[in-house]
Amino acid sequence: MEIEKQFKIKFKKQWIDDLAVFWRLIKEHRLRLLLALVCGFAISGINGAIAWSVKPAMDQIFVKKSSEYLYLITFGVVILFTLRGVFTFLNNYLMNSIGAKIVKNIRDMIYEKLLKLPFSFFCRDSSGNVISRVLNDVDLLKSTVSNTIKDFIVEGLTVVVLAGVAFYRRWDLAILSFVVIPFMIYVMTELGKNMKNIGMKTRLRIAKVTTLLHETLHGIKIIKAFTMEKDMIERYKKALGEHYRNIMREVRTEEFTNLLTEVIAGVGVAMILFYGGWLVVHDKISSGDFFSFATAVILMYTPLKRLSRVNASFQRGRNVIERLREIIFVEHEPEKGVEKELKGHIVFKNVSFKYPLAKDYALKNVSFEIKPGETVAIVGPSGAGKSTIADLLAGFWYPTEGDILIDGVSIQELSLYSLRSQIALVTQDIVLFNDSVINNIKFGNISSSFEEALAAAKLADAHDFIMKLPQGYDSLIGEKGILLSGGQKQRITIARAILREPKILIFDEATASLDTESEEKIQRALEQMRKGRTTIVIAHRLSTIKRADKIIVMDKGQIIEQGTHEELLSLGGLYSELWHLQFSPGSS
Ligand SMILES: Nc1ncnc2c1ncn2[C@@H]1O[C@H](COP(=O)(O)OP(=O)(O)OP(=O)(O)O)[C@@H](O)[C@H]1O
Repeated sequence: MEIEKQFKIKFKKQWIDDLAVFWRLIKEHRLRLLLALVCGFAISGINGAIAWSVKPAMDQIFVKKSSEYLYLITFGVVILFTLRGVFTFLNNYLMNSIGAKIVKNIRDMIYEKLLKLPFSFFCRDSSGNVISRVLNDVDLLKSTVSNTIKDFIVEGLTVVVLAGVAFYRRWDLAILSFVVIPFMIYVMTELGKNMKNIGMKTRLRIAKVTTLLHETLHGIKIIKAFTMEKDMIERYKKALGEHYRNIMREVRTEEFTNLLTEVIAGVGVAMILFYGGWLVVHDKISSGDFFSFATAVILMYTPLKRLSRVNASFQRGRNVIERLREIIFVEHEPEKGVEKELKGHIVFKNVSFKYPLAKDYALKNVSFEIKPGETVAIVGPSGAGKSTIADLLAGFWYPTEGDILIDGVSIQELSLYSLRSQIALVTQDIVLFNDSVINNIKFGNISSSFEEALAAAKLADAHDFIMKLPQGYDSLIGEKGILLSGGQKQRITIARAILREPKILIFDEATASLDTESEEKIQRALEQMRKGRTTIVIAHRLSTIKRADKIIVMDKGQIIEQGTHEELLSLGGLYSELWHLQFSPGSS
């Protein structure tokens, strides 16, 4: 079942919805649940039998001094306790396996869901927060499912059976002992509401801790370089302290519930002792009746206590559901659309674009055309909107106004999968995966052969340094390619793009981290690659784009000039100004 269906909202009352979610999650494992239920029945029955057998034990052994009963009951006790142990083991095992399976399924589905979410989601939510939902929050569901349901069913049933024994022994005593139950329920539900609010805060706090940890690992170099260790430790301690305080608030609320239920239970026991003792003293019941009754009530103590925790645990689970719904109900990127083999004809028609949370437009009325096979460079000062154009082309965002046509089809009608599988994007922000060099290159085209990947690496001028690595193409590179230099990492990402054989190639500041020699080699590779495909090069270093068919000059979200290198130089505008700034004597 799709995750949206499992978490759907149908009822007016939220708690019924949440309960329905638990049911849908468990439903898939009904056979195991049924077996666990059978074990639960057995455990409750055995508990009832233990309480029930106290009367014959008392009356026959201690009053009538029957040695026959002495052997029978001793043997019976061993059998009953062993059976109870076996069924408890099975019950716990089955319920925990259901919980673990549900957690695994949800993690699977959430991961799949995350990959389908639009790019805008990842700009909104911090990665630490997302990780916390998938790892910390989902884990809580395991105990909600395995303990809550187990407690509710097994302990609930045990209470019913023991109550039956208690009623059978002496109905008026039983009624007296149940007088306290409404008070217990009141305490549990009132404090349960508090638990939900406090639990939600705990979720948010642990997400904050996870975010900080994630940022620390991600930015360890900068933290050290800026000697920010102390400050980061303070921040981490603060976040952890807030989380700890909240956990303790949760513990206090839960334990306070226990304290109150214990006091109420104490009052109940005192009433029973008094009235039961009075009945025995006045020969209304035998000691066996009373002790059998008392055993039933005492055996009820643990199940009742566990039942009192069910609500707190359910509320915790509800928080998790609420937080997961914030991911689950985010709309996917569109999956359908025109599937088309592209030639690479790109037209921007009066495109304006504003980022969701931004005040100003990042692009204003941008229009240009790139014919199939042409190489176009986009230049301009920082923040001009160059990368935004690349991101729009890759379908990460859609224009706020205007349209982008690719081979005559609006980008909004094209299948994103079809579009992206014919685009290769090389960005300045290098992304390498924690895998071998060869697999990182093959990420560009998973079905390619080793020889093809090798040819791509040669073209990207990466082959020589890869061969010098300890295991060549099989060398593992860390999460961020720790063994490699910035330029080497970039050459791997370029090989990856080459291997993709895209129709549209986008180089967003891709050669900025390379030295002049490597850059020249890449330029030559690029010359090769450009053939037969539309290429867009975003660059600060103007030397790299001189040979482009067209250069688009941008400033503050608008195109201010476009033409060939020579045309723009003779125009004497921003491009010529930037060119002279970079190549005047004395500039590097
Ligand atoms: N995710 C985002 N949310 C909000 N605003 C954004 C986002 N990304 C970029 N912007 C804004 O959009 C504008 C254009 O950004 P863009 O990254 O396209 O510029 P650029 O020309 O590529 O700059 P640079 O050369 O520095 O990379 C900037 O003002 C930037 O602050």
